[in-house]
Amino acid sequence: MSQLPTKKCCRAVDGGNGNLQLRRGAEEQEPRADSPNPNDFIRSAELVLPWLASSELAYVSLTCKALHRAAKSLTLRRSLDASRGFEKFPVPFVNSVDDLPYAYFLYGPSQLLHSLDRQPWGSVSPHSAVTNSHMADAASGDVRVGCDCERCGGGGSSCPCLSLEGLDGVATECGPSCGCESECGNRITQSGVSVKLKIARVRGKGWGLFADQLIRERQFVCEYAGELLTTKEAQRRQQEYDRLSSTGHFSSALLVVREHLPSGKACLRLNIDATRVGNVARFINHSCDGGNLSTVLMRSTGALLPRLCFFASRNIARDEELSFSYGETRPRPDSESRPCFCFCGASSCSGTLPSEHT
Ligand SMILES: C[S@@+](CC[C@H](N)C(=O)[O-])C[C@H]1O[C@@H](n2cnc3c(N)ncnc32)[C@H](O)[C@@H]1O
Repeated sequence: MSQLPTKKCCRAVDGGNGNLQLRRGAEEQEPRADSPNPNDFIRSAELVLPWLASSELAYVSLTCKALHRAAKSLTLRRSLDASRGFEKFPVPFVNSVDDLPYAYFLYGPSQLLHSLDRQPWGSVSPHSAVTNSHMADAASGDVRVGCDCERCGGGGSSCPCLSLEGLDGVATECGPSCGCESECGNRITQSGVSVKLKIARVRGKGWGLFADQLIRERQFVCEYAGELLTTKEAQRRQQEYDRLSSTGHFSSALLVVREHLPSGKACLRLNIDATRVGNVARFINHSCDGGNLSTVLMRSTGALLPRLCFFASRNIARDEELSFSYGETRPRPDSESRPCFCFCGASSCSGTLPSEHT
């Protein structure tokens, strides 16, 4: 391996008193006008370090005391809010099990289409990039897809978009093709996490999501946000995640949601991967007894795809772990693959985590 020529130059080092000093190479006696300024160095570090993943940060922090200190305070700031300020309340990491300060992932408050680099092609006129509701208006006379209520939410509302029949099902809210604004009371799942939460380390389960306040039955908690994948890509990733999980140091968050017709046939399949990009819901663990969260596929009027939303299925006390059922536990087709043990603690626990064979 070839080596880069080494230069004798100024290095920023810690003088032992918490301040940065410049230490000079043996041949360099006089300060030069182009010597690095320690304050510039710190400012650059403050700009660059937040872009680093935790493994890169750990590596950089080994290079000098000043970067070690900067990385340490960055780590503390990260552990104080997993949501990076995207949510109404900060979501701290709490760990009394081992010494991991936080889990690294990218934050997306709502679901993301994997690829966004598209443009309309074949429109009738250059200005016809209109919403579906306008298209429907034009096609069928006076028909409007969204509502035009004055006040949609609240008791006694007759907004046609409102339907939350029962938990564990499909529900609807106002959406992009409605006349109302984002403050409308019939958009409760559209402004991010609505309650105080924290992420805590749980023996045997990794991180878990916990209530940091009393959450009332039927209260909206959060959406399951992540990258929306094609089924082919979901299958490819699942294979990769299974391989990585066998090392015991990797936890994936790829969820497959199927909507069924009354006939029992699946009519919609959503593959949401929160492993790399997601929100706090990626930390919700499985419980064999169904846990304390219900899942609802929420359709917003005029939006193309529904979103998976979590509501409290009963009152949830502060400090209680949030959980739901990942699905049925089925024997893995590949008898070679290592089963994942379940530590949900429910009396009905099957001992094994449900596996998704996409
Ligand atoms: C969506 S993630 C949940 C957050 C995860 N615990 C973490 O640390 O990031 C799903 C993974 O969490 C772990 N997990 C979830 N529920 C569990 C349970 N009841 N017992 C053991 N591990 C569980 C498994 O590794 C699973 O693949």
